Amino acid sequence: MDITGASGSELIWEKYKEAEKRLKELENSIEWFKVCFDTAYEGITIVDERGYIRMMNDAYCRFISVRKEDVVGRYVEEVIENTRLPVVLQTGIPERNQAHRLLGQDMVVHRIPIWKDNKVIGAVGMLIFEGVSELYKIFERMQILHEKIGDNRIVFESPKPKSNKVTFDQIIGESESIAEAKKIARRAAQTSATILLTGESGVGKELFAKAIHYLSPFQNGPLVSVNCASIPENLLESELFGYEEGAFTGSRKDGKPGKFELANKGTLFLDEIGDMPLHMQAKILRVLQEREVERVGGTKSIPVDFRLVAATHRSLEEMVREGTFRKDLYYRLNVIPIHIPPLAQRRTDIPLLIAAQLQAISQKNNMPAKDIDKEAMSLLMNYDWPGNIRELVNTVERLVTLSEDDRIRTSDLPEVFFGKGAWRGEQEPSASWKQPVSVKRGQQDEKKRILEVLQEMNGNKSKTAKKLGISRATLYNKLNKYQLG
Ligand SMILES: Nc1ncnc2c1ncn2[C@@H]1O[C@H](COP(=O)(O)OP(=O)(O)OP(=O)(O)O)[C@@H](O)[C@H]1O
Repeated sequence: MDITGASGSELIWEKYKEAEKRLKELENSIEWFKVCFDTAYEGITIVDERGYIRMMNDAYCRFISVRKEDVVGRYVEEVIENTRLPVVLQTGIPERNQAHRLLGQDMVVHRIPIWKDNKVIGAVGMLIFEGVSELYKIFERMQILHEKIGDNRIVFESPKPKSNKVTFDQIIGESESIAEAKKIARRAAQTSATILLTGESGVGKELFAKAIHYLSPFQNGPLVSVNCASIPENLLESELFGYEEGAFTGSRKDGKPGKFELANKGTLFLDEIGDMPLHMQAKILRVLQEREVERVGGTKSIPVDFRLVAATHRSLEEMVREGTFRKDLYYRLNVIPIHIPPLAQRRTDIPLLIAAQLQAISQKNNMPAKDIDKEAMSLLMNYDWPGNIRELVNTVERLVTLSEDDRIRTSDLPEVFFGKGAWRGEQEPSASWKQPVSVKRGQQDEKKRILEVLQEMNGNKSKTAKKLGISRATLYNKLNKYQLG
């Protein structure tokens, strides 16, 4: 008997009933999953890490005229013509909205790698439209709809030259934390509330500020950016407030409006607000409270109306505690705080960002996009990215420029990428890029790194391969290549 008075067999019976109930629930949700999978209009196929089909839904089977039981367990290339799922398994890079020719029809497809514990364990292929013609039909229907309501914005014509407008779609990332930040920013953008963006350098604070402006009621006004850290302290006041004629020696004859005035009816982006000297903080607070400015050397007040977005990589709370940031200004700024997490805390976004960057570089240079092999991608996924997305953007650009063939490989990477977060805080980001990295140098780095890890692991090849983020087979190939056998 236990303290509730139940005997041992009663307890076992209860446990059994509980387990049975859970099993039923599980069966029920699997049933639901199967129904959804097979009811979807889109064709879906799932392959394991070797490229063998594990699942294919009814829509896909119907489209390529096969029976499920005949294709599950077969290598995907034997079943789907022109498939690039094996490539996606190799690179770990998602390929979204790609054209794919299947049974003589142009299709739009997504190919999505499944990452788990920094390894690609499979991939999902989705057929989005039954032929690209479906896409045109949607456009036609939208055009008719917009003509009816007197809105002729959607028309078939060649794409217009790109504007500098930034939209939230351009903020790449699907991790939970970035999706949450985007959700809050989208909502806040549509109000006039002050927004405080925080996050390490290079996480995308400025990109967020731009996307907020172009979605806000202030989008038709100017977007004026001020980097408070880069303006010398003695010029900060005249930059922000402007000055009147003859305010100081060397000033312009007819005076100059400041950034507050220039941002009228638009958005003022005060970047690195944590670097603002204390005496200027007081003056800024006054403008925010009174909504008017007085130019340096002037006497009249000029009304200003703008939305403020501020950003900082510092902790303003800590600065308030230390007495280096005014508490009242902090409360004025912190109306809608949005934190953008560092890239190392949202590693699932790394392949997406790399894919987008490879695409952007190829478009810019009008050449086919390079890809990355799985081992190199795994090293990039493991790296800490202290310079965040700015560092990633620069890294991909350098890799594309310096790698000699169409695929970026581990031998193209400098040594900072070998070993997780090896240098964080100890060395300048990407210091080893300073020398041009030839393939030869990359190979020397790789050989050195393999030897180091082999020694560390007392010659154990499995452990060495694991630590290097490569397969045992690849390690053996490399040992042969560098004659380390
Ligand atoms: N989610 C993202 N998707 C695509 N590009 C991004 C993303 N986030 C940042 N970038 C790019 O990374 C670079 C750095 O971003 P940004 O200047 O906005 O960072 P920041 O946080 O303002 O940095 P700092 O604090 O150093 O000024 C820019 O080229 C930007 O376009």
